[in-house]
Amino acid sequence: MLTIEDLVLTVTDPDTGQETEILHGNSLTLGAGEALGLVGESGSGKSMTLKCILGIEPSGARVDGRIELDGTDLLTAGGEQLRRIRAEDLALIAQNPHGALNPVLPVGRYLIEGMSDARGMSRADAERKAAELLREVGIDDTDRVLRSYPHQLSGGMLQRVVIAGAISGNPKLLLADEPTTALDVTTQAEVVAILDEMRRERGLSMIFVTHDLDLAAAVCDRLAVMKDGEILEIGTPEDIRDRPQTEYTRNLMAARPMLYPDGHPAAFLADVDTKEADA
Ligand SMILES: Nc1ncnc2c1ncn2[C@@H]1O[C@H](COP(=O)(O)OP(=O)(O)OP(=O)(O)O)[C@@H](O)[C@H]1O
Repeated sequence: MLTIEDLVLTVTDPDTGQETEILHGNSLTLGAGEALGLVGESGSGKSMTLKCILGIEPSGARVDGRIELDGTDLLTAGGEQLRRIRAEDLALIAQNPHGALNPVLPVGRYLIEGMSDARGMSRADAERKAAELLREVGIDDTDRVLRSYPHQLSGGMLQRVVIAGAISGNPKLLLADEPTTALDVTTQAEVVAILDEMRRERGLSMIFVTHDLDLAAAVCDRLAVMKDGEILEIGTPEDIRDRPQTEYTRNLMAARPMLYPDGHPAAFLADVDTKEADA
């Protein structure tokens, strides 16, 4: 459903006019319903790759190559077509949920207005649907949460609201940019498990950006390892773990903390529950 070919991103320093190439001709494909993890250290170009897909690269930057979503090249598509694709087919879940939510409005407005404005739903239907989506992401006291302002909710709760908002428009492709980095470890596992479940149930494709190789391996079908603006290798989590093709990947594997020893955030959570029950 997504094909990226020879993606090159070049930025120009507005003061000196000097050009710097940030992404160096990367290619990848993503099938319908597939999750691809983009892993690598800080500054390797993971977020910039997502920005190119979303068409929100830094101003003055030049994007060359091809980014094709279900047959449409996003780099050459016209204004209205591109606006529709971004609004309907793509959904971003960013690191900081506060960025997506208006601090002076209750979070219910974000969900309800999103659905009534973008999808022409009646207010009553949008309210019902918002509560349904919140239950799907594991929030039971939906009335309280819908009435709450962002500062009244925890980071994990807010990220669930953002996930509910992201899936409310039935996008084809979820772009998750370090969606749990700002959360504590237990909340991180909960939120990733919910994101994973929602995605699988709905058959959505996802690009999951993270520097955490184990986390990516737990929820992705394939991993692309990035370094200095280049994709070094792409493979299944088993390929990357057992048959790394580059020294860099081998070192990345060796350096990773064993956060999810049983391979999935849900297993980690079950472990936490058992320990809490024992305590
Ligand atoms: N607005 C910008 N203008 C010019 N260069 C930028 C800009 N933003 C980021 N860069 C550079 O682009 C490169 C890739 O950055 P990017 O944010 O994609 O990395 P990343 O892998 O997502 O890292 P992180 O995990 O820290 O977010 C870095 O060298 C960074 O310095």
